[in-house]
Amino acid sequence: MQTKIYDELLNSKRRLSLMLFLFLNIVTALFLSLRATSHTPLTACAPTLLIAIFSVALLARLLINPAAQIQRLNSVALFTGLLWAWHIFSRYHYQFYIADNYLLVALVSVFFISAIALGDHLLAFCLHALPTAATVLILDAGRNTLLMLFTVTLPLVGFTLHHLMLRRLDNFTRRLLSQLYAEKESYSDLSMLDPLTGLYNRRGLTNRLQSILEKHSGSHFVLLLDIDNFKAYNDNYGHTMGDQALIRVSTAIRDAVRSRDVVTRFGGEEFLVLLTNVNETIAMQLAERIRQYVVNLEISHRFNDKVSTHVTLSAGIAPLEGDDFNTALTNADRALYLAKNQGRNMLLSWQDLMNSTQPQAADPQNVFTGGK
Ligand SMILES: Nc1nc2c(ncn2[C@@H]2O[C@H](COP(=O)(O)OP(=O)(O)OP(=O)(O)O)[C@@H](O)[C@H]2O)c(=O)[nH]1
Repeated sequence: MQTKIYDELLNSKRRLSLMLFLFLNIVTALFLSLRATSHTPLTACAPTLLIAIFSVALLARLLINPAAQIQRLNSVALFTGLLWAWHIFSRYHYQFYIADNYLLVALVSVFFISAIALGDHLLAFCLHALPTAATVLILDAGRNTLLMLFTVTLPLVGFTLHHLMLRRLDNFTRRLLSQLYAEKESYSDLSMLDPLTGLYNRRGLTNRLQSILEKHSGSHFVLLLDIDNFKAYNDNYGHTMGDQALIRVSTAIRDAVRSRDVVTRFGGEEFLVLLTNVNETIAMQLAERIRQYVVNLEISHRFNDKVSTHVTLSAGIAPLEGDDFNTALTNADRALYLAKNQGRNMLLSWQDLMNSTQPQAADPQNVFTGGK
């Protein structure tokens, strides 16, 4: 999410507030227009009729076009607030027998509409209620100043505090959401990494492979690497030393290739490197560099002195044709198998094998004896 979804939620809440606000305006304005007596001239009815027509038009627009952007809540609040002030002012002279009550009731009615619909929107609340409050104070001409001020101030203070609390809650929710999403991202990153070596695991490989294949660009190679005689290493030096050797070999592999290459711990002591956007010559050079880096680590391993006195690895490499990863993997695995059979600590290319065994090329299985 982002906070985008949360913003959409707030927008839809704002939209509902506006619809409720318009509805309350329509009902109140129509009620007051119908109550107009025969003594009330048409000019005194004009504000409520305007409020009703304006609110009906805006509400209809919102209902017909749910996607309509509502940016003008404040302007709508101010406009209707001014019309209410005009209404109170023009009707005041026809309500002389209950003048004070009339002002109080008028004030409370407008505050009621603001409070119900604009409780979450302090500025719109003020823009709607203040013209009425000012008009009422002027018309009252100091007769009930204390009562009027109390009636104006109490809701204003109340809503300001309420608004500040909502703001804090809103900021807190935003922070919480961002934190949750950041944590989710880091968990999902972790689930793609091998905990011992920090390299990608199979899941990470699948993820990277997908995005690489989606780009449909460049040629890629699958390189499979397997540490030689690692069982003997564990048997001789213990599992903990075995783990340390795995970590050092992983680092050497990572150091030998480019940042764009995807290095994966594919199994226990087996690694897969996806060499991306690379030609065959460079791919072979990178693969050979890995083999050499591991030899250079000089991790003592006296299992078979004829091959090496250090930890080594064997490798098989094959091109990734189109998006057929499985075939590339099978071919790299066959080349690796042959590298092991031919004495270990070597790199074999599936393409070279195919070229050097042309007569049997129709049946790739003939290249090998046995299969892994
Ligand atoms: N220390 C350690 N050993 C591991 C880990 N994962 C796999 N291994 C060991 O790696 C060894 C792999 O042995 P094999 O599959 O027989 O292969 P190998 O002995 O390397 O022989 P070749 O591959 O034929 O050269 C096994 O003994 C596993 O226990 C690991 O995370 N830590």
